[in-house]
Amino acid sequence: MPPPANVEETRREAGLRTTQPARERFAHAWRLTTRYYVSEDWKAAWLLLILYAAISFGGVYTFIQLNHWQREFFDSIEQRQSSLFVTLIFTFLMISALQVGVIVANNLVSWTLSIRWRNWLTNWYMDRWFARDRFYEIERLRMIDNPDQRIAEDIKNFTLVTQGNSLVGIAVGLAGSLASAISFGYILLQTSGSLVIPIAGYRISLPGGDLIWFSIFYVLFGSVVITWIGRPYIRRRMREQHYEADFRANLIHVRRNSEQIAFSRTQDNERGGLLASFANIRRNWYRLMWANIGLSAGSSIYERVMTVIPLFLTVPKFFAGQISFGQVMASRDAFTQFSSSLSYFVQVYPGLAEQIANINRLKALDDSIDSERPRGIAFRPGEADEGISIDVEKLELRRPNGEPLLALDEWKVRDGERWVIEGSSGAGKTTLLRAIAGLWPDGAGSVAMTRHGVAMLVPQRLYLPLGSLKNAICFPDRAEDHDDETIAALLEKVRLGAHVDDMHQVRMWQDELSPGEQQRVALARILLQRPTLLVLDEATSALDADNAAHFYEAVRAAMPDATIVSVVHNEKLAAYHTHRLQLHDGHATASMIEAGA
Ligand SMILES: Nc1ncnc2c1ncn2[C@@H]1O[C@H](COP(=O)(O)OP(=O)(O)OP(=O)(O)O)[C@@H](O)[C@H]1O
Repeated sequence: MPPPANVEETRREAGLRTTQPARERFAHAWRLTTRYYVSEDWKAAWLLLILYAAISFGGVYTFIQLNHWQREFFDSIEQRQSSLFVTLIFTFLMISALQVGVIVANNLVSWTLSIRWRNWLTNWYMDRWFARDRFYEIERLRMIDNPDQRIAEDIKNFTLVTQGNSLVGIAVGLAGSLASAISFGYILLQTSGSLVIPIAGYRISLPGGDLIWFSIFYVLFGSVVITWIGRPYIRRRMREQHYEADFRANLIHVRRNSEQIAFSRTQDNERGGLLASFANIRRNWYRLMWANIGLSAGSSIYERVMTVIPLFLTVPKFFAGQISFGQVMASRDAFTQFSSSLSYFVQVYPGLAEQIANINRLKALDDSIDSERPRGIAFRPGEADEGISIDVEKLELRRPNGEPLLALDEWKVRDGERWVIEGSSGAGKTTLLRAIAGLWPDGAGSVAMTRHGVAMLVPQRLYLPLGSLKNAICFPDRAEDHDDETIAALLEKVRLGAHVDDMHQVRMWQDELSPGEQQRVALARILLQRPTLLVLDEATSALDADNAAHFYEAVRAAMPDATIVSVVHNEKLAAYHTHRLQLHDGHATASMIEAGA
């Protein structure tokens, strides 16, 4: 996998560096989050979101009920009120049933919201990725790595609405925690006295209950400590995501090139490379493990201590006969709930950090999709003068970094002419064809194309869509647009008659057919579509001399009036053309081929 052109981008997406102003990133995160809620699916979005929030508040309500129940239950036991026992057990079962209902409803709503949101956002990204050939431009300029993974994985993580996960889940959780903190703070007020702090001979009395103040101090202290302990964990998690993505991309690269690797017997090298990539994951894993142990130990100590602090504060009051046993238990529960609600930030801190890394990667994808590179070469389809198929004027082809590649002052391809483009490797032949197809914007000048007929570009390596062989031949039409007899006759004509019976079989034809056979599939496609302008980029490079000649003869016989521009390295094939464009040293020379075959 070639590294992305933009190294800063790699560092940013790994969460290692923030290269963009915080305001811009916040604005992006806000737009990304809210976009779905103002989309055409807004009614369902808001309904599900409101339900989700309501269910979260319902959850808080059940915990408050449980707290009341605890108080009554332990008081009734202390006072040996056996008559209340069955009723209180029944009440407990009712509250538990309510809690189960809340969990079920929460799952139902959050899962539905997640997939609807993901579905909408995936469509939105897909539309933009395919628009204006951005998917091609991103690869051409290697703007970012793994856009596929961003569209699949990062959007999935971003839209997964669960507590402590997506920004929406975190926000709803925050609202629930505030409600919970207020409710349990109120319960605590009922059991605790005011906090008196002796300072320099004065006794400062803080209103609102000692339990509340202890909880606030404890949470503040705990949050600072846990955040500090958690920093290495967050860093490691971000790196983990990046290393995993690299490893996966490297595996795909080996899979795609398996044949060459097997031929050249470089398995050991490849294995070494992959293991080196995996070693990053392994090394990071150990660091992550230690960071996780530190964080888990810190959080566990924090939570355990949280449950005993209220006992130290309330049990003396119980011994002094100021409060009941039920109040001790209820205030202990309330203290824990209150402190946990206040500790919300500590709980969601790792999830929040992962979301930030996620959003950074989506921002890089957005930036690459939205970036508008000034188009140097004007592409004017359908604007060539009558009788002219391709009209190139003052063309200067440049590489993406601005280096000049080829200058072509004037080149007119008239209807019916057959041009061969020749030049050494790297001279810019394919780039010139890309400019003709409107896919190369770097440079200056203009390319106007014919307003009539159908144009077709055949590259050296043909794209065969997934599906049947018939499907591959009919592309870009649908298989059902053409009858089987026509396709069978074409297969015979291009010397692939052996596959007539397989034409409906869905197989990995791209892997199965040899490069030469694939080029014959291209010929079948040409003969089926009969374009008036045919652009061939080394379309016979994998064929033997006899089959290559058959290719050009078949095209000429079927479409004698077609305009053809082809790149070939074989001088014998030049004989099938009427004109020659010779590229040399960054310049082009046009000439006639006298003995046009
Ligand atoms: N996407 C790209 N980014 C950067 N450089 C590129 C890109 N595409 C092509 N080039 C460069 O432009 C030059 C011309 O490439 P091109 O593919 O047009 O050559 P060619 O004449 O078709 O070569 P060949 O006969 O080997 O196929 C090469 O040096 C190549 O590295």
